[in-house]
Amino acid sequence: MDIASVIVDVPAKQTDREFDYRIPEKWKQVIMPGMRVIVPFGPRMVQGFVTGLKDESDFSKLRHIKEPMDLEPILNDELLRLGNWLTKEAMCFRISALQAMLPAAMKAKYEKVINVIEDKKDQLPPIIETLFGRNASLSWKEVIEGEYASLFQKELQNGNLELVYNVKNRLNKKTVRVIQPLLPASELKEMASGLSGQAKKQQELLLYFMEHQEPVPLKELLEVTHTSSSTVKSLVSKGALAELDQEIYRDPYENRVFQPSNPFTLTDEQAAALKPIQEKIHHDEHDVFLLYGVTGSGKTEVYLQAIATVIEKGEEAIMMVPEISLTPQTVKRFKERFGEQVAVMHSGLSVGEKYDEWRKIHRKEVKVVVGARSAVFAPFENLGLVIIDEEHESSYKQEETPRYHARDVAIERAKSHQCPVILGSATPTLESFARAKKDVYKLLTLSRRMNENALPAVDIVDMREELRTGNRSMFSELLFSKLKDRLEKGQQTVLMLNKRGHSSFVMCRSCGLVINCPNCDISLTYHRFNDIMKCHYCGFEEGMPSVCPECESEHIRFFGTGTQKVEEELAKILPEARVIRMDVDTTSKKGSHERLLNAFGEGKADILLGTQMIAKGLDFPNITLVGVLSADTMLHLPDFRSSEKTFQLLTQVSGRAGRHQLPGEVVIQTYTPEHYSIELAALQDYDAFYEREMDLRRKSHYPPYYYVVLITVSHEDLMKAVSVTEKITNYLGSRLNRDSIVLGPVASPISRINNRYRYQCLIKYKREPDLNQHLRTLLEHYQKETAQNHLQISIDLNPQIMM
Ligand SMILES: Nc1ncnc2c1ncn2[C@@H]1O[C@H](COP(=O)(O)OP(=O)(O)OP(=O)(O)O)[C@@H](O)[C@H]1O
Ligand SMILES: [Zn+2]
Ligand SMILES: [Zn+2]
Repeated sequence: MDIASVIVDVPAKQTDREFDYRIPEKWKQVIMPGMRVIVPFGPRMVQGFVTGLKDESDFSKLRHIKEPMDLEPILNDELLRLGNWLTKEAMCFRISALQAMLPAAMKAKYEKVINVIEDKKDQLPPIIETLFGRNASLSWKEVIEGEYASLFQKELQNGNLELVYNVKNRLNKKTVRVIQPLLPASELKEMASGLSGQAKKQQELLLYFMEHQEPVPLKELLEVTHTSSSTVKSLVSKGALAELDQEIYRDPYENRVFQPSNPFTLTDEQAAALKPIQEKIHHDEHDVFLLYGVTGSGKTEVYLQAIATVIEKGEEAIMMVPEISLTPQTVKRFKERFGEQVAVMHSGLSVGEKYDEWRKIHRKEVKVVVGARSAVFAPFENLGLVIIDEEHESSYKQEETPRYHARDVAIERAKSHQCPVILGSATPTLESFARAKKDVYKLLTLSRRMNENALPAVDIVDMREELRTGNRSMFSELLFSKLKDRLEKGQQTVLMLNKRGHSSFVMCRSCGLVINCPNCDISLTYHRFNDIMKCHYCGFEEGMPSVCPECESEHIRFFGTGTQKVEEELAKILPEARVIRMDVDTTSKKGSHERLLNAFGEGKADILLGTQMIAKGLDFPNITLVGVLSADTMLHLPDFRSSEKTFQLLTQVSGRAGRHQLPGEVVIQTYTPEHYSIELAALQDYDAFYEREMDLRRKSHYPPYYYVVLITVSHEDLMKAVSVTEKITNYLGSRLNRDSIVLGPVASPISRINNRYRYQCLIKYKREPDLNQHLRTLLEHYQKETAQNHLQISIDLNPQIMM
């Protein structure tokens, strides 16, 4: 077949389709669907994906593929089909869907360069000629930023220079130089005896290879034989040895030793949960299981044994864990059980490391991938199981295009492979639990903790009451006394500061002014570390003023609590306590997350203080106290899921205490102790919370009773943002069913970001078969304006964040 259909890397409405290209003769046997190619597009070269081959095209004049970028397909048929599905589901361009399935390293890098046209060289002005020197091309960036930009432009117009885009892979494979013998041992021996007595070093090398026929890294060879690279070179020139570059993997876990672990004998509950999963695996049947198990009930062991079943069958498994709990401790549990058969994918790896892990999967060198959201696209061909742990985590939804939810992708893939999906959680989303109740998902329950202990006892402390009795500290009497008690007993405490939706803002005590970002309608966050105020949305930053810019009072302070402030306070009230602080500041360096956790696990600290990132995945026997400093900061976010998220977080963090022999206790400090999500989290009563919250969702027409779509419109001109949102609202209002609800236009909770005004329209519906079509029509209608970026319209189907 001579013609390839190609999706080009030009994300725009007009180019969102297949283009036909002729395959040059020499690549007819090489180019296959699922490969990346370089193709001419307009005046330049771009990357493209081959989606199919054919003999005929509707177009007579076809351009030729320039060259392939892969020698084998990187997307198999199933993934190509998944790309089509994703395009529809996430309402994105096909190229974006295809790129989302691959590691960042495989996205094309375009290098814009200016070339001299060979026979026009003498027509160039001398200054330009000097700039080129002996080079045939200059980088566009250097040219445009240099002082002769306009001169270059003129020569481009004159046709003496040309502008070219080079397509490159984002990175190269990592290689190591190795030396390999080219002759059998007997011939090497012959050669050695023929050498003169002066060539002693060469003889030693030959001797080495008479005993070792396999390739050896040059560095190692020189060390073992005490020879030099010039000796190697001379044998290479004699044809005895060959020098080559062997591909190696960057293994982020290479210096780690994992003690192999054996499966536990399952408890009755665990065995009962595993059995139906194994049946589906054995019968190659698709189904979705919801594994609802309290914290510390042994869900992970069920995953491990289900994966073992899949591997025995010769198939592969995807194990998804939220980014935040993809801790070394979690990875270790899988590496200990499955050793070299595990690849790991998470954002802490460098681009190169991620690519290497991906290649291990692609080359079928591993059977299991443990990873965050994007692991759902692992290019396995015999997928036997997909597991999503902590399925309630909102990080499974990608918040940028393509806006997909890993759960939906997992189910779609599992359908193609006829295999089961396990969703696991101690606090499932209402959506999933409702489906399990209706038997759409199969419910599996683990109701008891492994150690048969009760869940930890929880005390709620009303912080308003503390203030009334004169305690101005951020620690209540109760929490303080328990902290002291643990310190005396040599036991450990986890202290969580719930930072989401809460920051340290700067306020004037005299006039009440709160300092806002000049570009966004949101207060600036104070950073104690370098004494500056920063905007988390646009990056604006400014030094802390010494007087109020409004009334010139000196009483301008920052309010709110950061982990650093808590740390300082701890140092005052419990100077003997050893504290490890974990937040974005202390964990930004590679490996620091792991180092801090290891230190805590080894008992090098009494208190682990941190943000949300310490709420999950920790399994340390000596933790007997968990303190939550401010439970309600998330409750006041303008989001219909704020109660659910608060309940989930409090339950998760409470579950860190008393997981082994020692019983655990929890203290939750709050300003709204009467709120049901806090009361019920304290009782660890998921079922009661579910009933209560479902009732509210039904009354207010929210998921899981209704589906939700959030449309956000932004523009630099406020009136334009309002009027477009209004038109969209009207358009949809007149076309959707009468029982669907279209709300808007209203200002977004953050009504301005980076000087763009933001308005939104919210749709709630039960059944709207044509909704996607209506939304596409809308996008097409505004396509001209959005292409120029003056207007932005973002459509979020099933949004997880309402801002
Ligand atoms: N069958 C078993 N026999 C003995 N110990 C077990 C068994 N299953 C699990 N465990 C141990 O019990 C502890 C809790 O199990 P695990 O961490 O798997 O629970 P989990 O439900 O995944 O926890 P969470 O959701 O709270 O993180 C772990 O230390 C684990 O090694
Ligand atoms: Zn003031
Ligand atoms: Zn800003």
